[in-house]
Amino acid sequence: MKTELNYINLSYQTYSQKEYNISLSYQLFGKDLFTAPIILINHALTGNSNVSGEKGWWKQLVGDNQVVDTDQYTVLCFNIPGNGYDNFLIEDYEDFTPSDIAAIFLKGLEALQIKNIYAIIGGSLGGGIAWEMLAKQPDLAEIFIPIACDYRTHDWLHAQCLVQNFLLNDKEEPLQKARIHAMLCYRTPQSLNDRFQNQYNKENQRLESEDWLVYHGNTLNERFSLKAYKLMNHLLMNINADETALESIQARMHMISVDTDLFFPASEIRMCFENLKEKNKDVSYHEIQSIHGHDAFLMEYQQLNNIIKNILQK
Ligand SMILES: N[C@@H](CCO)C(=O)O
Repeated sequence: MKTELNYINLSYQTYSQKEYNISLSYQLFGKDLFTAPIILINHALTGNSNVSGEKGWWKQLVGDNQVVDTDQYTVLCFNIPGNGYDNFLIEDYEDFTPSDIAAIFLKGLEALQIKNIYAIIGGSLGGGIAWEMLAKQPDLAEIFIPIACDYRTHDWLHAQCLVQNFLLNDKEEPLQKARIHAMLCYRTPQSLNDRFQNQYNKENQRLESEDWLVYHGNTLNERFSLKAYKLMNHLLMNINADETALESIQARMHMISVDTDLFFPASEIRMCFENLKEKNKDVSYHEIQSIHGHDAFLMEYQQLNNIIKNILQK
């Protein structure tokens, strides 16, 4: 299986009229390009192109004999430029919106001479970028599976990203603090309360739940950079696919929400589904039941497997 990082050199003018030379990096998994149907997977906030294999962040879904079967498909995953996975960081992160990232990914596909994609799958921010890609190029894919995401950032999510921004501009441990707050948006009160039950960690002299949050803050700080996080948060805050263009999307759309998602509430995703259904689009709605909230798309693999298996088998 090919898993090395590959690069496409692009010159790109952002919608904010800034010129960038971008080395768009990507990974391919499974069948060689053009020998099998292509599935594009867009990564989430702190994810990257390494979607499958030993350290793959979605290896429970993508791999040999998995639901996204690398024995059957070519799986392509781009890095969002500036995520730092390929050591490329963006200083002026406000130059970019998800619409730019979508345009860059489309240019990447063009450079690879990929005209049609069998399926686009994206979770959270990655799904938002996928919405923007399809709004720009409605005939791009046969199947679209947006998971725990929406075609736009609604007020509540925007507000949480605003708090993230405040924390990211703090002088001390900005990334750790932002991650701690973000963890509370990715999970739910029940998820934390059931798990920790107010247990006290004597060694660290704090609640186990606090210990867990600090651990997540520190872990992200070790694997991710502040500049990258600022960009990703800015992108999450500004998903805004052209609503009128959604009607033109030709893909069969299978929206997947999480019933307890505090970031992209199931009710909003259902509303988007109902609007598109009313316009006679080929669209279906699936809901993951979980106490864990938004991050269920990285946890509830049995449910996700069942849903995606049925979609891809049709
Ligand atoms: N917790 C995940 C998803 C956030 O949307 C991440 O850090 O990428």
